[in-house]
Amino acid sequence: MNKYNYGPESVGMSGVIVHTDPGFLTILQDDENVSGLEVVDEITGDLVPVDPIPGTLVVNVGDVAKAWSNGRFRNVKHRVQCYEPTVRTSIALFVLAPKDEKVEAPPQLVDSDHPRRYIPFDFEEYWKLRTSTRSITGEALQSFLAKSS
Ligand SMILES: O=C(O)CCC(=O)C(=O)O
Ligand SMILES: [Fe+2]
Repeated sequence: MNKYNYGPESVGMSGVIVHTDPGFLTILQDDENVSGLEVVDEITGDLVPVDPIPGTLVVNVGDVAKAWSNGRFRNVKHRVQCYEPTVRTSIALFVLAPKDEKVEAPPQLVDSDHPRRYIPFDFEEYWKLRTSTRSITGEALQSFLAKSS
């Protein structure tokens, strides 16, 4: 559960700075009355507001899904921006990664046109690297790039 207590001084600032979510995916119940979520358009780099649609959930693809899908799924960069001085709440359910198995693209997603992009890795190892290097927009995945890529 995220609660943003925005005062007048917060308007125009970020409640959460640009990041990717580390896990497989995030299921987000956003505040239905207060906008603020913005995603980065991968092509233009523009920040695009994702205004809430009552009765719907937002699903974010995270870093683990990018690795697991051999690069087919894209880890979306996003942030939360303060548009107005009010309280904003959201509920995020993080689906992370297997605890006892490595993150690894299944053979069906690897072929000569799509060579394996990442070596298998433990989520915990990824998490430690991501936090210790403050690589919050997926850069830490580079450490697990397969030699041929
Ligand atoms: O509050 C939101 O809309 C998103 C929060 C978020 O990006 C996160 O918890 O990872
Ligand atoms: Fe997020």
